[in-house]
Amino acid sequence: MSTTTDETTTRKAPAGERVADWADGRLGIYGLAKANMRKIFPDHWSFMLGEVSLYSFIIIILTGVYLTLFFHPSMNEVVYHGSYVPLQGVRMSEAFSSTLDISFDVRGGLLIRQIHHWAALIFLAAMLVHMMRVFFTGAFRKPREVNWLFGFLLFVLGMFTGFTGYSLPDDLLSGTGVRFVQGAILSVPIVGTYISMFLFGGEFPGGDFVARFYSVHILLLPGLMLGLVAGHLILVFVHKHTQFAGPGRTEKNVVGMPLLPIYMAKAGGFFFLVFGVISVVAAIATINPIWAIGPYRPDQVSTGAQPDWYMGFSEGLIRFMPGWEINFWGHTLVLGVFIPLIIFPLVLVAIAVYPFIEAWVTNDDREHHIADRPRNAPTRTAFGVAWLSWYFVLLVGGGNDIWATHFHLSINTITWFVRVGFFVVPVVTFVVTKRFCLGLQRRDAEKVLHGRESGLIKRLPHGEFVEVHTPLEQGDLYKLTAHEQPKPAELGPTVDENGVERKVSPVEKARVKLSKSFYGENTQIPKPTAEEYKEITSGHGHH
Ligand code: HEM
Ligand code: HEM
Repeated sequence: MSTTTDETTTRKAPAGERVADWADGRLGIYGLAKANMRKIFPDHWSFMLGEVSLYSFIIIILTGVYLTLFFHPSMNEVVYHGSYVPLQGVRMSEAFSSTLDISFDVRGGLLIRQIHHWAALIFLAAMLVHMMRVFFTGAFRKPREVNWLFGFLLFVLGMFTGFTGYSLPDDLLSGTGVRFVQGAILSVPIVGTYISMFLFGGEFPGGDFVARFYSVHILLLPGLMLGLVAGHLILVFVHKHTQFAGPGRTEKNVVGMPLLPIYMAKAGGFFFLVFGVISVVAAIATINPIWAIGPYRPDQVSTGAQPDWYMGFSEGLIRFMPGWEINFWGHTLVLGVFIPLIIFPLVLVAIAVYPFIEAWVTNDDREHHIADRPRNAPTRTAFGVAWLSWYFVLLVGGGNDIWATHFHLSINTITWFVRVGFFVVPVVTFVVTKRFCLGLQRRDAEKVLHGRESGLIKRLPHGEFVEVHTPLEQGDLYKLTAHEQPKPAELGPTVDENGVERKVSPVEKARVKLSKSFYGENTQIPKPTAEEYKEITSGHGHH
C-alpha cells in the first residue's frame, strides 16, 4: 500500500517544473525572478512613452537584420537590370541598386524597408516626447541624473544612427544630405579638410563612405545603444519609477501594479500594438521612394531636399544663417556654416547638463521620487516649452522650401521669420507659459478652497444667485496640495558680526538670482493653508 509520503517521493515532477529546476540549478533564475517579479510599477499614461521608444527600437533591430540580408554596402558602379523599368540600364552604385531590389524584387522587402524607416521616425519622436515627460515632471532629479545622461546619449546616438541609415541607399536625396554634412565639416578651421578626407577616404564622395556608414549603422551605433538601453532599464529598476503624488504615495514607497503578471501582460500587448500601428502606417504611407529620386550624382541636387525630421533643426540652423564669410590671416572662414555647426552641439549639451544646473541653482541635494506636476514648477516648465518652441522654429527653418511651396509663401519671408523667431519666440513662449502655470496654480488653490464648479445655480431666499460648488474628495485635496513650495536662496549678510565685509563671488550672486527666478516672486501661488481651508469649509468663508 502506498502512503502519502511514498506518493510524494515517487511522483515525477511535470516536465515544465523539471526544466525550470534544471535552469535554476545552473542560472539561479528563481532567486532573481522571485526578488523582482512582484516589483511594483506605478501607472500613468505618460509612463508608456519610454515603452514606445523601447518597442520601436526592437522593431528597428528586427527589420534591420532582414535588410542586411539583401543590402549590398558597396559603391561599385553597376548597370541596373531589375524589375523597375524606368531605371533600366542606368548606372548606379550597388548600394542603390540593392535597395531597389529590396523594394521591388525581395519578398516583403518594401514593407520591411518602410517599417524600418517609419519605426526610425517614430523611435526618435517617442524618445523626444519621453524626454520631455521626464523633463516636465522633474523625473531627472536625484538619483536619476545618470539615467537622464544615458537617455540623452541614446537620443544623440539615435539621431546619428538614423542619419547613417538614411545615407545608405545612396540616392540623390541622401547623397545631398551627406554632401551637406561634408560641407559643414569643411567649414571647421584648420582640421576641417583633414576630417573630411579621413571620413570619406579622399575626395568626396569617393568609393568608401557607404561601406563605412554601414558598419557604423548596423554594428557600432546600435551596439552602443543596446548597451545603453540595458543600462537605462536596469537603472529604472534600481531607482524604481517615479509616481505622482496621491493618497498613500510617499517618497519611500511605490504604489502600482506588480511587474508579473499584470505589467508584463500589458507591456506585451502594447508591444504588438506599437508593431501593428507602425506596420499599418508603413503599409499605406510611402516613405523614401528612392526609385522616384534616382541615384546620387555629386553634380546634381534634388529640389525639396529634406533630412528626416530629427535632423531638421540642424539644417534650419544653417538655412537661416546669413552667408557670412571672413578672411582671417589669409584663410577664408565660412562663419555662415561654422557658427551653426558650433550651435548644434550646444543645443544638445544644454539638454545633457540641465539636471545638474537645476540642482545647483536650487541647491537641492535630496532624492525625489514623487513627480512634479508641470504647473508647480513654472520656471522649469516655461524653460522646457521655450526650448521646444525654439526647436520648432529651427525645424521650420530646415524645411523653409517645403513651407514656401506648400503654403505659397516667399522663402525670404520664412527665412526672416526664422531669423527673428530664433531670438523672440523662446522669450515669448517662456513668459506666456509661466503665466499659464501660475493661472493653473491659482485654479488649483481655488478648487481646494471652494470645490469644483458644479454648473448648478441656486437662488438664495433673499434673491441672490450663487453657483453650487462640490467640495473635492480628500484624495484630490491631497494631490493638489502635496507639492513643496521652496524658498529661493538668499545672499545672506555681506558683513559679518565683526563688521568685516564678506566677499560675495559673482557665481554666488548669479546662483541667488537664478534661484529667485525659480522660487521667488511670481513663481508660486501660495498653497491654501489648513486654517484657510477650515475657515472656508466651516461656513464662515465667502463663496
Ligand atoms: C532608446 C531610448 C529609450 C528607451 C528605450 C527608454 C526607456 C525607458 C522606459 C521603458 C522607462 C520607464 C517608463 C517611462 O518612464 O516611460 C524610462 C524611464 C526613464 N527614462 Fe528613458 N528611454 C529612452 C530614452 C530616454 C531619453 C532620451 C531620456 C532623457 C534624456 C530618458 C530618461 C529617462 C528617465 C530619467 C527615466 C526615469 C523616469 C522615472 O522614473 O520617472 N530616457 N525610459
Ligand atoms: C536606432 C537604430 C536605427 C535607426 C534609427 C535606423 C534607421 C534607418 C533608416 C532611416 C534607414 C533608411 C531606410 C530607407 O531605405 O528608407 C536605414 C537603412 C538601413 N538600416 Fe537601419 N536603423 C537603425 C538600426 C539598424 C540596425 C540595428 C540594422 C541591422 C542590424 C539596420 C540595418 C539597415 C540597413 C541594412 C539599411 C539599408 C537598407 C535600406 O535602406 O533599406 N539598421 N536605417
